[in-house]
Amino acid sequence: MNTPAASEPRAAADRTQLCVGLGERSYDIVIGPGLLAEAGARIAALRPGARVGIVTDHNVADRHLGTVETALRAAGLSPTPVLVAPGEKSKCFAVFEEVVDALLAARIERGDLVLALGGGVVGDLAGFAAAALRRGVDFVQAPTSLLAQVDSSVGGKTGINSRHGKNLVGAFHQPILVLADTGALDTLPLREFRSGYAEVAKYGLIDNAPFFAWLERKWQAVFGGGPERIEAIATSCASKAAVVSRDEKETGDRALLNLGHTFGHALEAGAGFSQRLLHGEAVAIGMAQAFRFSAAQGLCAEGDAARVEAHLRSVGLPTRIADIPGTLPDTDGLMALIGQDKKVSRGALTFILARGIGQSYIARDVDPSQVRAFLEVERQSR
Ligand SMILES: NC(=O)c1ccc[n+]([C@@H]2O[C@H](COP(=O)([O-])OP(=O)(O)OC[C@H]3O[C@@H](n4cnc5c(N)ncnc54)[C@H](O)[C@@H]3O)[C@@H](O)[C@H]2O)c1
Ligand SMILES: O=C(O)C(=O)C[C@@H](O)[C@H](O)[C@H](O)COP(=O)(O)O
Ligand SMILES: [Zn+2]
Repeated sequence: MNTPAASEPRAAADRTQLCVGLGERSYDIVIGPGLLAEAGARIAALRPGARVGIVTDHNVADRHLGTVETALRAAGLSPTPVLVAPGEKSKCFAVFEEVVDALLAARIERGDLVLALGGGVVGDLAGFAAAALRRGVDFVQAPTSLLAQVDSSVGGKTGINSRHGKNLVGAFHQPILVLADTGALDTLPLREFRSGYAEVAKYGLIDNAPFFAWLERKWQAVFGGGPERIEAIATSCASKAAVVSRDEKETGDRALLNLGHTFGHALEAGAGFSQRLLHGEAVAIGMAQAFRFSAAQGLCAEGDAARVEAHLRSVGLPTRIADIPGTLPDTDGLMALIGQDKKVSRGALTFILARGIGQSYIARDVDPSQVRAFLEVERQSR
């Protein structure tokens, strides 16, 4: 993950702009305050006169839909809102059907647009609807959660969950534009901000030890909303844009972005995709586990695993299975969920492990009996 993004971040006034380089499917990520009010002009510049199906959830609609609708109308676009219930449970077949149906009823045609206005749930769901609608219409991401601004709005992974596990049905479908209005984060609840922060820390842990050290020093300012927040978002997006430009469909090192997700997705599914465990919280536990597992295998120093856990705990994130309220499947149940991970190949497990902070790597053919034994210990530890 060390090659630069297709373009390095450029800052103009209070905007940072990057490009995800994917040939004719390249697109810009624009980061800064006030971008929702500019959505109309920026989208009309790409698709003048389009109808726009705005997929959003009730929480985001209450706070930000009016701004976006006004902006789109002022730019000569025709918006139709499509509202879903907030939360992970909306990433399901039933809600997917409702969204597609509403977009068809709104006569969103090829040449029109879907706009995902919300967090990662809305982005994944709306993006998948756009990928399927009339065999593919364009879509724009307007991420309003920290997690969506640093991760899910970039890279084109879209989809829904199945009873067999997380994100098991979906498509790669890139947006044509990402508008990350950092002002929208002012209305985001603290627990959701923390959850998104786990994915920010992930970029440091993957291959950018100086960024992780910077976060250890500056996390309070990132939470506080100063310029450090925008810097953390831009650094995260630059990391993601670089790897997606190189490996759009995860045939190689894009899998590094899955650090913490093999354990984390199993825990999320085990908790029933409920408010008991948010995605970023599951990733925080999963990253701490990936480092503890790596240390237990003698791959990385115990001190690195302890440092990862200490930082995640200092911002208030969970790091242990015991931090999850309520009951979870037993170890065999968790192993069955891990067995459905999309990185599994001919039954062999792949994990993202670490030789140290910023030294993550893709470990193929990990011995399931060692994972099982590790989980048995983890389930008892506090
Ligand atoms: N496609 C990808 O590459 C990718 C990457 C990471 C995560 N994801 C997915 O993203 C999802 C998690 O995303 P999330 O953490 O954004 O969850 P989310 O979409 O559920 O949003 C979090 C909560 O915050 C609310 N919210 C969002 N923006 C708000 C705002 N500005 N003000 C007030 N409330 C606001 C939402 O209504 C929701 O209740 C998971 O499904 C995860 O699998 C996808
Ligand atoms: O973009 C990617 O690639 C990622 O892995 C980013 C992850 O943070 C994200 O949660 C993603 O949705 C997980 O992908 P999956 O392929 O494991 O479902
Ligand atoms: Zn994730």
